[in-house]
Amino acid sequence: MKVNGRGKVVKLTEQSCEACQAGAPKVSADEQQALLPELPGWEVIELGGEQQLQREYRFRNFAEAQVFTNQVADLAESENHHPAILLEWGRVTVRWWTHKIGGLHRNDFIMAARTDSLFESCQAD
Ligand SMILES: C[C@H](O)[C@H](O)[C@H]1CNC2=NC(N)=NC(=O)C2=N1
Repeated sequence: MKVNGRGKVVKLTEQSCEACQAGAPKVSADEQQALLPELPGWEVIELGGEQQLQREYRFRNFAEAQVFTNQVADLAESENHHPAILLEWGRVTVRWWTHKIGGLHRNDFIMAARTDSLFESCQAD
């Protein structure tokens, strides 16, 4: 939970990535438990010994899944923080983790929340 100078809670969707260096701290298990309630539908998985955040999004067809995929890709480029994205007919699976630290950084939780915002807005269209 991040609180600004005036004591206001800053939601993950309102934050942007910090430039993270190798050796930056990983998000601890306790911090993960504190952040995950803001990320319904996401789970922490482990792949190749590295923790990652993963969520699956459903769509009516391939074309709508493709549009969302490109929006996530644009977001990643804008923040210079990139996910793994699997695009299938009617489904997109997104995984966020930080290569530099081989695990989960706060940036990954921010980007997962930003990804959810993209999904909500593309569903509203
Ligand atoms: C050189 C470039 O800035 C780095 O490789 C960035 C690019 N995007 C990245 N994305 C992710 N998920 N983790 C990284 O460590 C990372 N590093």
